[in-house]
Amino acid sequence: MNHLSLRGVSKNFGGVQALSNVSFDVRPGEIVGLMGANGAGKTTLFNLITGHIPASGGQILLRGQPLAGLRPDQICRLGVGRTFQIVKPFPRLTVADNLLTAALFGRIGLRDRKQAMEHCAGILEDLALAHCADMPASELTLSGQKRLELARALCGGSDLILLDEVMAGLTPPEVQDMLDVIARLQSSRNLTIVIIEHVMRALMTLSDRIVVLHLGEVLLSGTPDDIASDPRVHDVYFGAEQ
Ligand SMILES: Nc1ncnc2c1ncn2[C@@H]1O[C@H](COP(=O)(O)OP(=O)(O)OP(=O)(O)O)[C@@H](O)[C@H]1O
Repeated sequence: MNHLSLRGVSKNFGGVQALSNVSFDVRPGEIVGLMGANGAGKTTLFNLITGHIPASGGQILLRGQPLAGLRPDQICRLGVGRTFQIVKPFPRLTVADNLLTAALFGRIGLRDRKQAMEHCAGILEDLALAHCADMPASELTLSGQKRLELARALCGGSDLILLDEVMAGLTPPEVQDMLDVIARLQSSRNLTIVIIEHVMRALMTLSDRIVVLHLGEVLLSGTPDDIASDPRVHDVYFGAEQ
C-alpha cells in the first residue's frame, strides 16, 4: 500500500488556482522530490497534506485513509511530520525542550519525562545537536535550526516527513552535511520523505523519484535522470527559448 496518495487534488485561493488536479503516490521508504519554480504550488501541497489548509477538491490518503476533515494535530499523530520553510522552533525553549515537547505531545505521546528524554537523546546525537541541547533554540545557527525542525518531527514519532527547503540558506558544506544526515536517517529509520528543494544537486542526489509541478499542475514525474534530461524542466525554470 502507498504511504501517501494524492488523487486529483486542487486548491484555489479566491481567483488564484494554486493547485489543479494533482495526483501522485509515495511508496513506503521512498524519497520523492517535489520540484517547481517559485509559486508552483509546492508549499501549498504540504499545507494540504498536513491539514493546515483544506483542499478545494480531490483526496489525500495516508496509508489508504482519507485525511479530509482532520486537524493538523490529528494528522501529526498519524505520523506526518514536517519542517517549515521559515523555521518555527519554540525560540525561548531549549533545544532539548523543543524535542521533549514533540515526544510528549506528538504521535508517540510519551507520558514520562525521563523516558521522553531518553527517546530524544539519540535523535539529538543523530542530528549533531547534542552539544547545544541546553541552548535556547533562538541561539542556534540557521543550519542548527533546520536540523532542529527535522529532529522535532522525528522525536514526535513521524514516519512520513515533509521537508520544505531544509537546505535553503545553508553553506555548501552545511548542505553536504544535511544531505548526509537525511540519507542516513532515511535508511536507519526507514522513513518516507517528500522533499521540496531548490538546491538541485541535493534533490537529484537524494530523490528516488521527482515530481515536477508547474503552475499548480504535475508537469512530469520520473527518476532524477529522466527529469534532468527533459527539456521541459529547463523551460519551466529558465523559460522556453523563442
Ligand atoms: N494563503 C494564500 N492566499 C492566497 N494565495 C496563496 C496563499 N498561499 C499560496 N498562495 C498562492 O498560491 C500559489 C502557490 O504558492 P506556493 O507557496 O505553494 O508556491 P511554492 O511552489 O511553494 O513557491 P516557493 O518555491 O516560492 O516557496 C502562489 O501563486 C501563491 O501566491
